[in-house]
Amino acid sequence: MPPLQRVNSCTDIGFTLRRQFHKDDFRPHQREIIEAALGGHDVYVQAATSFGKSLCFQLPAVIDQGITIVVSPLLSLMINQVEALKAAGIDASSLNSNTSPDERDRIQRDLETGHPRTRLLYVTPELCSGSRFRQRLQLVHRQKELARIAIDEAHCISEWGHDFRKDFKRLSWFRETFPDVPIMCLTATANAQVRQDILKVLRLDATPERIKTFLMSPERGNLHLEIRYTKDEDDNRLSDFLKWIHAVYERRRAEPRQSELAKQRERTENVSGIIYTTSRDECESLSASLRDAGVGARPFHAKLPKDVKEDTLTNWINNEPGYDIIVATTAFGMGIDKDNVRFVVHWRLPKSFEGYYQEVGRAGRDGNASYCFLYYSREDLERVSRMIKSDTKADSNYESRLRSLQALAYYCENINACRHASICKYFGEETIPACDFACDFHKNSDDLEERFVRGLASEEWVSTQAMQGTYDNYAGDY
Ligand SMILES: Nc1ncnc2c1ncn2[C@@H]1O[C@H](COP(=O)(O)OP(=O)(O)OP(=O)(O)O)[C@@H](O)[C@H]1O
Repeated sequence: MPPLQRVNSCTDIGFTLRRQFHKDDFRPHQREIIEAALGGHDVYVQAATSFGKSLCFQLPAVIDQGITIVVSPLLSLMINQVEALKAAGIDASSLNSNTSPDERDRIQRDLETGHPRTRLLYVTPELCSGSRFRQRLQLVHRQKELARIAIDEAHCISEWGHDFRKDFKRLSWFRETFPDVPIMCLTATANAQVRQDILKVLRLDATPERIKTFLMSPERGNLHLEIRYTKDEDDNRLSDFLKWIHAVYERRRAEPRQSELAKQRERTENVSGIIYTTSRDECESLSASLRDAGVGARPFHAKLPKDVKEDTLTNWINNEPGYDIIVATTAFGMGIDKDNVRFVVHWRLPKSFEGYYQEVGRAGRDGNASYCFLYYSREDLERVSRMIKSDTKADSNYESRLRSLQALAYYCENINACRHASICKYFGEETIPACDFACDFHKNSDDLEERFVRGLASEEWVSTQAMQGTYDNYAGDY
């Protein structure tokens, strides 16, 4: 079947970019992706964190006739995007478990007209499985008003990927029911196997002539990537971090930096950052310790009341005093889009390579240099492995989860390669990026080796401790 030709494909998309999205120019490849979408193709986009993937479906949605359905796994991500679109005067809404009954009624009535005014409707994959919602979309489609399906964070479709969600598998319904409606899928974290799986599940591989694939490098050259080695016996994370952050504050207090900051009305301590921990308790206790040491840190985890979470997020985004650093569990991850995050610290080993990449991807979204370091200990590796092994709920992709963790451990323990090159290799990117002293290996490989040798507990020690049951009680913390 030839790609569906859209009536407005000749529109000046640069004009729409400036008028509706208030941006001066496209970033590299955005124009080609948007043109492919407007040409009626299915589109697969794989690009680095902060590339600007959302614009690739938002701009066509403004130009095309009809509604674009955006499937997104994260409520926070939806809410952020819908608010930004509304602020730009674009008719966008979201429909999920948090939508108020009035708003839900309004959206449903809009769909039932068959000619919805809504340009972009953000929904969860769970909602797409509901029969009432499906009937409403069929009605819209009969009126030729279903413009496109965009599937964000498309790696959630694959059992080989991280964050697998079973309702994503049911999205095959879209191609089966609306064979003429183009589909766009976007992700920052897929390897060749995950990519194939996405195309297969969505049935896009059945019409290879329709699809345009854009594979961009995952490289984030403005992030300085570093591993800091530690061990239970001599756990120096807190003192090491405090030394680092206070040194940053000192540099900002020194002239001429202080005068520059004063001119920009910026506080010395406004060095915006995120520290990822893995347990809620540590999230609370660490942020309290940092506050005791004069650092403006706040906890963020799933169990906090909704209004506290919203307040924390708003104050952090607005650079308010006392809210410079968010100490978060992974509940605070994909999709956070604050431009001036200057550092991301992993207090503990994340559970997957993809999770690590997504989380460091919150830093430096304005393109300026930003610092990312991860405290790695072999004891933590043992704890996370145990947690994955004991997590029976996720046994459908247990092996790929373990493989991803092992790849991350290998990355941390590899002292003979560029961190950026290792990330590219993991995601199957063949071109090795030039690294401008932007990782610990390229900055000082001798120092890296020395820290590695001095910092870690021996493998024998950790496995003896494991056999004696030292880590058994820790699994629940993660
Ligand atoms: N052409 C552009 N000019 C300037 N800013 C842009 C442009 N395109 C996108 N942006 C901005 O870049 C930021 C990142 O975009 P977006 O959130 O879509 O990234 P993403 O590729 O989805 O990243 P992630 O996978 O990390 O969520 C946003 O603040 C967006 O407004």
